[in-house]
Amino acid sequence: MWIVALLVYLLAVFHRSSLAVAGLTAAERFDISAAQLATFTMLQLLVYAAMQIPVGLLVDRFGPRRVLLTGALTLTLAQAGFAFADSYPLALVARLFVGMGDAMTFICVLRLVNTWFAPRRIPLITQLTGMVGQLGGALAAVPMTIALRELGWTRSYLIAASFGIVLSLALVLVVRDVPGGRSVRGPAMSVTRIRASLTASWQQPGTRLGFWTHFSTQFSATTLALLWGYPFFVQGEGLSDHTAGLLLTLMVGVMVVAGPVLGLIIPRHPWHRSSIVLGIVGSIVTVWTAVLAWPGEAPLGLLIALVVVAGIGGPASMIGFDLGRTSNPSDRMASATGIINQGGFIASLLLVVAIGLILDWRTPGGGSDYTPTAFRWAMSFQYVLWALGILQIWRYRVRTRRKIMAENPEEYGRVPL
Ligand SMILES: N[C@@H](Cc1c[nH]cn1)C(=O)NCC(=O)O
Repeated sequence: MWIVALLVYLLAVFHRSSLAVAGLTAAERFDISAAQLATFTMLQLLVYAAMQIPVGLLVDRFGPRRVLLTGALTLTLAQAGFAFADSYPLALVARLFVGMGDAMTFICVLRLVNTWFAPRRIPLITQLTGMVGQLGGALAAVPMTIALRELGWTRSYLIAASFGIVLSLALVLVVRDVPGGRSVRGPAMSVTRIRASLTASWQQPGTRLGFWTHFSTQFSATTLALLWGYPFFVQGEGLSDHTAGLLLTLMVGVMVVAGPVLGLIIPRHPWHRSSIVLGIVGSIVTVWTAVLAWPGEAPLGLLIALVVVAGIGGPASMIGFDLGRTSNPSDRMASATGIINQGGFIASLLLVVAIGLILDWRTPGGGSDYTPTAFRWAMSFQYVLWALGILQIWRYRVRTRRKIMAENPEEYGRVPL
């Protein structure tokens, strides 16, 4: 069941990333500018983030199996629509639905993991889930480039969409919500209930600690991977296309390796989760500072260090879900996960937009001939997000500990809270 659900998530990440290598082809096909191209990414991130809480509530109400199936079918239809889209507005609508279907997968997979695995295995399995999902991004790069070149736009995207049909069938046949039943339903959702569930989740300092953990750790890697990494390395740091591509691939590789390592460390040191997060964010800030402060182009070794620490931030964001898991009862788990999963995507969306705006502002004469100085300004926007994130992690870690001390003093320092 985990493998089938995991493959649906991998497919969602594949569809999410499948435009990254098709940028130039898309610009030609729809006759659009770079800003219009970036709108695809912004729209996807926006829809993804906006859907997290509704999807969390739907999972609590209708169970992960039904919601995951809806997500897989939405992705399939949206990607098929994208294959046939011949105008920019139609393509935007298709990407909007890709974002919607994508938003329905991860929360469902986490819910299934939380139901079917023993608690002590959950952190590792959660990390493995994130890790395998990221491979979808890597798979979208090379095979999609080859497919676009050899088969053309429509056939490439249709073939990508067709995997969804097979996986939807497997999902119907294999996945069960709970040991005793194929599908479960939670209590009906009145507006009052929804508000109560969300308020209860949000009032848990552990949920907010999870949200700010997710917010602070993953935006650097997500922004580099989905849009700005390639232009930053090529135009901002003077690397060749090939080296820029290798650096971004290395970042995915680091995510894949770091995920299970963190998954093994976290259950052994549950009391130090937020310290580990602060350490990782601190390393990301330090290496970015060295890159941005370097006079002229940064040496390749430093840029490698940058993608390594930024890559570790991806799996580190999963610690946010673990904090949510240990702070909420199971019937509120999906809505808490939905709240937490918004964090990194809101931060990434803000950064994607801010970088675009600052680049335009700092580029003399407009156009997309961005200078290294413009990139330095633009990438420095991350300090705003890091400062906010670190402050909030600190605040909510203090509150979480205070709450445990007040409610369960004998457990202080022993339980994974
Ligand atoms: N931070 C990611 C997952 C991840 C794991 N390793 C690297 N990144 C996340 O929040 N995922 C949610 C999703 O829908 O992908």
